[in-house]
Amino acid sequence: MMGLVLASASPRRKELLTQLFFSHPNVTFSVLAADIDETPFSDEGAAELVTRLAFEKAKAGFLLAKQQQERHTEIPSTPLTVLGSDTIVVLDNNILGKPLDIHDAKRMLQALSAQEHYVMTAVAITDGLRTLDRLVKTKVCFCSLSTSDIEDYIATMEPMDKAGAYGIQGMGGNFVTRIEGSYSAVVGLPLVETRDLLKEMQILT
Ligand SMILES: Cc1cn([C@H]2C[C@H](O)[C@@H](COP(=O)(O)OP(=O)(O)OP(=O)(O)O)O2)c(=O)[nH]c1=O
Repeated sequence: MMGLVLASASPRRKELLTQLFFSHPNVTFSVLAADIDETPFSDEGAAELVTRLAFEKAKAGFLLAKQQQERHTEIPSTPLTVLGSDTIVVLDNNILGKPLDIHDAKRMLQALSAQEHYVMTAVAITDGLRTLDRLVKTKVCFCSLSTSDIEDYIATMEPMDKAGAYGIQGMGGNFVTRIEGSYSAVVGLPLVETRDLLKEMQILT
């Protein structure tokens, strides 16, 4: 198990983290998906939820990585640093996570049509002793979507594994009129803030 672990099943996060290390070919990371319960607590606010889930992913990833290290006692274990992240869409006071099914995706896209919403992404990094986190909030404005726009988009299946049922980096980008904040945070990992955290943890110089 490498020193840095990305606790995520998201291919976007893996790509963004790879992008972050372009000038540090000596820094590598391994990927370990940490499955956690993403159900909000009753009365939990959006910022609290997304931060807690990033923390829980980092913590669960840390435990998994530790277990893997312990199973391979022939390999000298290196200190572990684990990164977890979570993204949610917030429309008025409603939290939109990943759609449960096609109907849910349709409901989300109808609600986002011709509105502005916020995308919140939290990143947490732990080394088992210290945990640092950042929360990034980005405003995204959508154009008006017709029923066929929504149906055609859902037929691509792109919305199904994404918070708010769209991907700004894909065909969902066709609906975005304006963004104010961090593009990479909307895609799943805020690059500037993650780089700062990795510097604080001395993974990057
Ligand atoms: C709004 C938006 C979200 N997303 C994605 C980012 C996240 O992968 C996903 C939100 O779900 P998350 O629960 O944050 O992440 P995940 O389940 O995909 O991966 P893991 O928990 O293992 O790290 O939505 C986009 O790819 N583009 C977008 O424009």
